[in-house]
Amino acid sequence: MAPPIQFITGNANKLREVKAILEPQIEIQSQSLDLEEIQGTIEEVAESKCRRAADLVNGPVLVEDTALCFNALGGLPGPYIKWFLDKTGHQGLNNLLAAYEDKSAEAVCTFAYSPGPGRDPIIFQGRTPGRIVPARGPSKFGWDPVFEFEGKTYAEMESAEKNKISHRARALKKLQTWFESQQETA
Ligand SMILES: O=c1[nH]cnc2c1ncn2[C@@H]1O[C@H](COP(=O)(O)OP(=O)(O)O)[C@@H](O)[C@H]1O
Ligand SMILES: [Mg+2]
Repeated sequence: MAPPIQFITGNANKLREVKAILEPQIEIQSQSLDLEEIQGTIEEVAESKCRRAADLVNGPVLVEDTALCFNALGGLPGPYIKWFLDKTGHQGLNNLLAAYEDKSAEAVCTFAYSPGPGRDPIIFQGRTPGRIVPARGPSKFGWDPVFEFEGKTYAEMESAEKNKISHRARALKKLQTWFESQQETA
């Protein structure tokens, strides 16, 4: 049996999805630490959070950062989606694209795992292509109501359905494969 992983997050929705996808094969424990986010590429943001978390916890850690990239805007808001969503809301995200015909977007989930302080983080990334649409479905998690994949918004999907095709599920599949290969060579 693999040892439990410390997933550092203050976001209950993320934790629920990560547990639903990984458990029982990989046991997830969680700690909430407020980790500063630098400016930079998606990977740089996740890596820097991971290094900081490994120092604070003084052990192996997993962190995650989510980006929502609008193709018409060259990938923005990207890792800054949290602040755009907070300040402008679902309608504001739609308004950002009002001047463009292209409403396509990509949800990007980046996990970074470090075995401990001073050790280089390993990155696992998952991407799901979709479209930004006026909000449909219950507002339970972030921008779920405005991100449409194959005709349904994330918010309109059952959680099991979202967890099959989501950016997070795709990243976790890679993480799972890597952890399994580590167990075999251990
Ligand atoms: O799967 C998702 N669906 C909808 N919104 C999400 C999803 N994952 C993350 N978000 C939202 O996107 C933003 C991502 O920012 P970040 O990953 O830094 O979040 P956190 O600080 O809450 O962990 C947050 O507003 C978060 O609530
Ligand atoms: Mg972030």
